[in-house]
Amino acid sequence: MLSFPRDQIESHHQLYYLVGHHNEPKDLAVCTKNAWKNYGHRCKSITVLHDINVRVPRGMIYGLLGPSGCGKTTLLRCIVGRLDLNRGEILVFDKPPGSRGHEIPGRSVGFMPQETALYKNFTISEMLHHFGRLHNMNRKDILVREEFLISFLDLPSKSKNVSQLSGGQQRRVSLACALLQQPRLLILDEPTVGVDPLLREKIWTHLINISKTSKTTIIITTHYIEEARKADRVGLMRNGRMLAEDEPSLLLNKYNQTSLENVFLQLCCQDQNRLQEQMPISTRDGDRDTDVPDDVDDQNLSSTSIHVSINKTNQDCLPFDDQKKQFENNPMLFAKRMASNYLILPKIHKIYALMIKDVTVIKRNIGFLMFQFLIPVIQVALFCLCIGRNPEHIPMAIYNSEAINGFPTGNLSLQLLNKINPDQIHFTSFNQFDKAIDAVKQGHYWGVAAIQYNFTQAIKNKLLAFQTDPTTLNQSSLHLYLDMSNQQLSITIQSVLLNSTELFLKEVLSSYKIDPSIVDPPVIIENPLYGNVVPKFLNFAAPGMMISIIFFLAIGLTALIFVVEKKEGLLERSWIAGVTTIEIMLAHVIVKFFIQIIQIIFLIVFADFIFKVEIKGSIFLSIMLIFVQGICGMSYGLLISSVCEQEIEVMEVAIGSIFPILLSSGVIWPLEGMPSAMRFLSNFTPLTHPVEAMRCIASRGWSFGYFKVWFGFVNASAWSLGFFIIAAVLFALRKSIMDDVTIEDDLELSQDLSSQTKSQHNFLKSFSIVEILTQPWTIFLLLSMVVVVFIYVKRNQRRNRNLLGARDYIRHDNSGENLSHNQYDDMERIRQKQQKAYEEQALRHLEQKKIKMENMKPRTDETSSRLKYRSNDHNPLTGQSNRGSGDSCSWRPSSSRRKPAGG
Ligand SMILES: Nc1ncnc2c1ncn2[C@@H]1O[C@H](COP(=O)(O)OP(=O)(O)OP(=O)(O)O)[C@@H](O)[C@H]1O
Repeated sequence: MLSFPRDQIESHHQLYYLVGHHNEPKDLAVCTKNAWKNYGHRCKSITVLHDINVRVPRGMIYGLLGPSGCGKTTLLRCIVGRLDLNRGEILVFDKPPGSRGHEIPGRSVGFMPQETALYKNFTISEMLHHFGRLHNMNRKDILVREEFLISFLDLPSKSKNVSQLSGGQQRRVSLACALLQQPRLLILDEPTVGVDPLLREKIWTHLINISKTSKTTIIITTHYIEEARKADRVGLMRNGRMLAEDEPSLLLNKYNQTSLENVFLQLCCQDQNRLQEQMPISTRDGDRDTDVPDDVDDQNLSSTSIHVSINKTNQDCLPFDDQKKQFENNPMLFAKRMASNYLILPKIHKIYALMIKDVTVIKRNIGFLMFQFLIPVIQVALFCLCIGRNPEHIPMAIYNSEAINGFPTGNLSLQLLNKINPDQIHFTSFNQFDKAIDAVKQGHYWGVAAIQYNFTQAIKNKLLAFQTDPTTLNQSSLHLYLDMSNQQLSITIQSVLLNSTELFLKEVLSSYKIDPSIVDPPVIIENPLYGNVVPKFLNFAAPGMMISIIFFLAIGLTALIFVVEKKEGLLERSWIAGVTTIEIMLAHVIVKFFIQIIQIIFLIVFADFIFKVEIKGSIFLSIMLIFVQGICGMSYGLLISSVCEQEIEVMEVAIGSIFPILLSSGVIWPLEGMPSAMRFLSNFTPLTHPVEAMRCIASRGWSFGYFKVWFGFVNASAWSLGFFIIAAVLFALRKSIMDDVTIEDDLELSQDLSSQTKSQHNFLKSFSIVEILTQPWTIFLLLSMVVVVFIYVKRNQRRNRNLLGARDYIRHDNSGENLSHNQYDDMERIRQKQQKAYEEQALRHLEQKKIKMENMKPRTDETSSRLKYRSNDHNPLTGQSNRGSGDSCSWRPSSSRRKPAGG
């Protein structure tokens, strides 16, 4: 939360304060008033800054001293605008940091963080040029400053890699980056760590020099308390409280000490005694920082802690109260002002600097770039090789009783087995049925195909004599005993054997001159409107897979890059240099654009041309769709990095979200196979609609004009935008959102806060929501969400209307009135009854027709009484040739003889 209006302080407003006994007005560069800062959430928050008042005059060196963990860095981060206070105010050069038009964060501040925060693969020169470009310095100026800083800070050759430098040298490069643009305010967090005494002296001399000559204000933290004697003013901190603040010589005089270290020790002892007096006995030995109630004690204590400067005077020095009142009276005005703060257009020079930085990072790691190109290719190749292909060489056992027993009537069983493609099913023959079954149970085979001893005879009886008694049907069938534990394999086995059996039957029928088409099922699959007669799973899954590969790759890489930069302090350094999240993301997208386009082209070439994945539609449209989805992945990666602090967290969040998205978006299995609720939810994954669009382009050849295609594009773009906005808002406001909670805790627990203060904080809290809602990106996101929902609802209504039309046919009686559920069930029962009656009637009719046909045929013997055979044909029942028998008969029923196809 922003704790006060940032932009309404007049730039020419002069801040004055009274320093100790000088009573002399001075111009302040940095001024904090009753600054409170908490870290953490409601249940576990710690107060790091307790009512801090700091006054840093312009053009002076301010030494911020204190032991490790006392809150120095936190205070510095608040001053440069990286953290917002929970309570209190800060002005830097008369304006709150981060206010519109203020160059803090930005060019006016040179920040050297505690960690080195440098790109390890960069040379010293590249590092300096990067910051120079960020600060919009021209090349000539950068070169001049580079030369000076390298010699001044005693740095090695400028072409040396940062990773090859010692820790101390790296810190000096970091200091050089902070000094580069000659900022008005220099904030140096322990710049002299790892620096030899000679160079330390040199650095101090330079700092004193620039503070005098160019009026640079310098805030410096250091553990070496004595070196701070060179500062114009020091602040001594302990446990988040300012114990004393004044000129070093005045402090020495006041406490009658010879060194600042002794002054600090004395102050610490006094503070400790005071703390113990104030604390309840039970908590005296406890940890001060662990819970909020301590905060209350600290708050009370803070009023009694030593302040060399006059607190009361300080309370009056900041011109916030009038502004607050003005905005409290008109919250909308306040909200508008705040919204305008965020309407900052991305700066070309910063995007350019960040792009050069990204390209340099890539250039330094060509191996990783190659890996980025290869990964999608390897993934799609593996997918095409491993997924969707028909299983081959499936091992099966065969028990052919007819062949074993050498049944004399024929060898139709062998003819059937010959029809089965050995590339698909590989048979191993068994002489005993039980052994074959055992082999399957042992997992050696996927099933047993059993043929009975008189298979040939039974087939002939069935096909030629129409014998349909159970024994004939049983003996004429191939019996399968399958291991159904693998669905895909058992489906393939069944399909192969059914097709082979059909072919076999047709062959047998043809050999007896019977039209083989009588074994065709009464379904004619005409030429498909889309796709192929024999559809391939690969063509169904590959489009979704191509989109998913790019999407997930973009998520992982982006999230990791940003989290690593965040962790190493590089992102913070960029933000303090005035870069916005939008600029960082834009530079990232532009650089990644080229990488991603190459990745997608490789992907398509491999999938389409090498693995023959069907892409009937426009290749360009496919590339564009995959690209938009890649941007969506980048935005999602950015969102992940905005909430994660460590690489491991990125991995957890990324992997944790990859599978749910993949599984619920219909990439692997049709959405139609999901329960209806899940199917509805699948509409809200970032992959579902783009995958559907990709499938429409690939297998239907649809263009952009089709609803599903353009909706896929719109969907991917909307998700990209949504993720991006949420990430940007989280990056910008995450600290504020957390602070909201802790402020409330503080407010509830602080005993001395007036109701007016509470209402003030409530106002500020509501304001932060207004701030979020009034951001143009948020409005755009909300509008696009409304549009997407509207389109979705409209589409569903249309589909429901169609469905309703079909249902009406059943559910409405003649009068067109709606039926109740009971009425509907009654109607269903009647309808089923009618259907049964109709089927019975049809069966009777068929029976009559059959009898009629039989009456028309001449009877020869018992079996052939219903058939006529051609005289020259082999009699399939007797196994004898009819040729020349004089009994002219054809075994094709005369009445059902068909004309040859095409005749
Ligand atoms: N992000 C954070 N979340 C929670 N606690 C934090 C966070 N950052 C710092 N702290 C805590 O705040 C306190 C002050 O930290 P800070 O880094 O400001 O100290 P410091 O005086 O700069 O220490 P040092 O001199 O060692 O850098 C410490 O107790 C630290 O554990």
